[in-house]
Amino acid sequence: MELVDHLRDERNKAQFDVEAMKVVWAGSPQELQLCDRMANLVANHPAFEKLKRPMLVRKELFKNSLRKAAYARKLVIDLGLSEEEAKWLRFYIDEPTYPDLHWGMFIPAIEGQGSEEQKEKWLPLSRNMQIIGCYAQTEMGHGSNVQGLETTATFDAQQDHFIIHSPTLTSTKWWPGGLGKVSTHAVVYARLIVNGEFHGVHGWYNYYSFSFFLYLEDHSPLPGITVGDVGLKFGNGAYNTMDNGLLRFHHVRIPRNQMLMRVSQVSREGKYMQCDDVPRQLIYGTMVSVRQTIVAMVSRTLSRAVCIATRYSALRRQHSSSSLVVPCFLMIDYQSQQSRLFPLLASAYAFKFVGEWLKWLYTDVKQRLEANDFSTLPEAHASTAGLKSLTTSATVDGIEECMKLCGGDGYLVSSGLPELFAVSVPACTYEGDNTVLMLQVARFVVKTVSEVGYKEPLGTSSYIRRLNTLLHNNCLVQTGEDWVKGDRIVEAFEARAARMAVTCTQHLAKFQDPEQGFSELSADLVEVAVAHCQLIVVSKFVEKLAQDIPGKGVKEALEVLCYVYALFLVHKHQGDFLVTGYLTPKQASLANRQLRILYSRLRPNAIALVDAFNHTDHYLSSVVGRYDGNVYPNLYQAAFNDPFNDSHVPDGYHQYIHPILNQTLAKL
Ligand SMILES: CCCCCCCC/C=C\CCCCCCCCCCCC(=O)SCCNC(=O)CCNC(=O)[C@H](O)C(C)(C)COP(=O)(O)OP(=O)(O)OC[C@H]1O[C@@H](n2cnc3c(N)ncnc32)[C@H](O)[C@@H]1OP(=O)(O)O
Ligand SMILES: Cc1cc2nc3c(=O)[nH]c(=O)nc-3n(C[C@H](O)[C@H](O)[C@H](O)COP(=O)(O)OP(=O)(O)OC[C@H]3O[C@@H](n4cnc5c(N)ncnc54)[C@H](O)[C@@H]3O)c2cc1C
Repeated sequence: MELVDHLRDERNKAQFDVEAMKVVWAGSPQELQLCDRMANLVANHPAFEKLKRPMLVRKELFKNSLRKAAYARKLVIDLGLSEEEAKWLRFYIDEPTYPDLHWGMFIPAIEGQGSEEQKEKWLPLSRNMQIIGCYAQTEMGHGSNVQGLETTATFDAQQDHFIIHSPTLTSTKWWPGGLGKVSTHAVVYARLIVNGEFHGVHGWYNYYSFSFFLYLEDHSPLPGITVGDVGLKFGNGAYNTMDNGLLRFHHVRIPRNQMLMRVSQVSREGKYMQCDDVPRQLIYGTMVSVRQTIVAMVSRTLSRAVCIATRYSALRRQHSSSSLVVPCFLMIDYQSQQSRLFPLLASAYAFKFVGEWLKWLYTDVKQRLEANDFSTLPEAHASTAGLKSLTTSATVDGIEECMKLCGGDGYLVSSGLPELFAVSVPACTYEGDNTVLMLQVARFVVKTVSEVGYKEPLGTSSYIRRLNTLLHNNCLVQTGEDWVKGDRIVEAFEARAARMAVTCTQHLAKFQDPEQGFSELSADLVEVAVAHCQLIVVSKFVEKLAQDIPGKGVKEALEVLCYVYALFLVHKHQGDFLVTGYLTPKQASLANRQLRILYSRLRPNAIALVDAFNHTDHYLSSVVGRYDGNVYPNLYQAAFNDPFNDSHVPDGYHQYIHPILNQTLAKL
């Protein structure tokens, strides 16, 4: 049967080479080929069916996710997939499960914090999955406040052991993924006590990581350990495929050599030693790594929601303003729909490019760390924390907006959007609450501003070198066209960020106690951090455009996206630009007018731009976002695929409806 492409006319409007854009989106021809291969491997394997997921109760859902993870492991072995291929395989299976934490946090924690000897011992076991690990840092009473962790690790010199103990209810390890039911091992963060002395009351060597056996062979917990799942989470399927766990220790003994020993050691004699040349922040290194990974991946999550909403918007017709009866307007042709949808489409591309840059920065930092060069760690911390926060918040808000952009049908599970929202929303909390992370960025920015004159700002903060110019030279825009120039846009974002940072730094200086000042001004500081991070995203997009980008019309289409992203932010945050005095109201209104022009230039390319994400229908799992656009018959069919429609008479009908109809309620 011939397949009808209901979006063909839209596809024909494209003004650029979609295949070339696919390469740009993927990062390289090799990446495109790799992703395509893994996406199709998953899409064509019946084991990875996922449409029934939201209908399953927790125990069935969990078993189903274990089955998929086992099939995935089998594929990795049978096909000899590399770690990189296996990562993409997991990504396209699209179901959070214990391997994410095993590969994403447990192994990186050992790699980053273990001694050479420990790595040699534990990494092969982990990579072969002969042990399965998780990352147990958060406690019931302490999530953001890592310094407040209460779990203790007391050294017993006589037996050459650490005794791990949870002294209070609030010290219960709480939330670690993979911990509740599956893991055999954990990297546990605990407060170190040697010779009766708490180390690090003054800060920097408080917490150490331990790897130790959690379970016996038969998978029952070791004596002294209580373990379980934290309970059902938001959204039906969503993150409930993960066994986020709780864990308590009652004086559990582990050998001394299970303390991860790269950053510091405890000797056989009970002598505590820290490595002089390794900063203690390295124990936070796993979080830096995962925050970078989240930024690298988050654009795909947003692109998925945007793809669904764009395709549905380009199919569904509503009435025109002149006739409330005759449906003629495509939803995508409403200016108001465009002003909500197109900035999200532009954001997906912006986040992709900033994710690529962050990966480069992180790789560079990692190489430096291996050579004991820690000079770029503060910038890596601020950039990974800030961009994780900025991009996940915008993505989660964006998914919710896409749901609304699809009207009532967006609210149906079959649209794929509710589950995507539910699975993504904890990204604003895990790996660091987004506000807490922005406050870390603000600390970095304020520190950089305060040090002007005796320390050269580098990397993402190098704009602070030109503080004088940025504080005193106002925007030169005179026409709308002036707004579509890369250097002008970047300068506007630099001036806004610099002016806000300087104002906040001056306000902070008025406080006798800097910490009190930091606390009282924290809402303003978050805005400083947002301005700094938006500058990074905009400038990395502009830098991307300066590269050689092959393919007919590809660069031009990306330019439109870049300016949409930037001018949308200028419009959204015009208060910042006006209050800091950088823009006049006229210039702000020119930016908004130019934005509307850019929307009309983006419009013909909209479907091609989401096609360039190269998402399979399996990955999208959305009736309204299907590639062929054949929405209505499938939407209708999806309703009847719901087991609730198996019968006209639901359970309970005879029992609870008949008595109402028959007026026999009194018998109930
Ligand atoms: C939309 C969603 C889509 C997402 C898609 C993702 C798909 C991914 C797919 C596959 C990949 C798999 C990857 C894994 C899967 C991930 C699943 C999620 C699992 C979640 C796991 C967790 O949540 S683990 C627990 C995380 N916990 C936190 O993040 C806690 C947050 N708190 C902190 O980080 C810290 O406590 C703090 C930084 C907020 C404060 O610490 P502290 O009080 O000790 O520090 P100070 O403020 O005093 O700062 C001291 C000094 O240190 C510097 N610093 C702080 N942190 C770091 C760091 N990490 N690195 C380097 N330096 C650091 C700080 O700047 C200060 O420096 P000064 O120079 O002294 O000022
Ligand atoms: C799905 C999921 C998976 C997780 N997986 C893991 C895991 O594998 N391993 C692990 O160890 N942990 C894990 N966590 C825990 C996660 O890292 C924490 O939830 C996170 O660090 C936030 O801590 P919290 O929940 O205690 O929030 P809190 O720190 O209590 O924050 C609550 C509120 O207080 C605000 N707040 C807190 N501190 C400050 C401050 N200093 N200044 C201003 N505002 C502040 C926050 O902005 C937030 O609004 C997971 C969590 C979730 C939801």
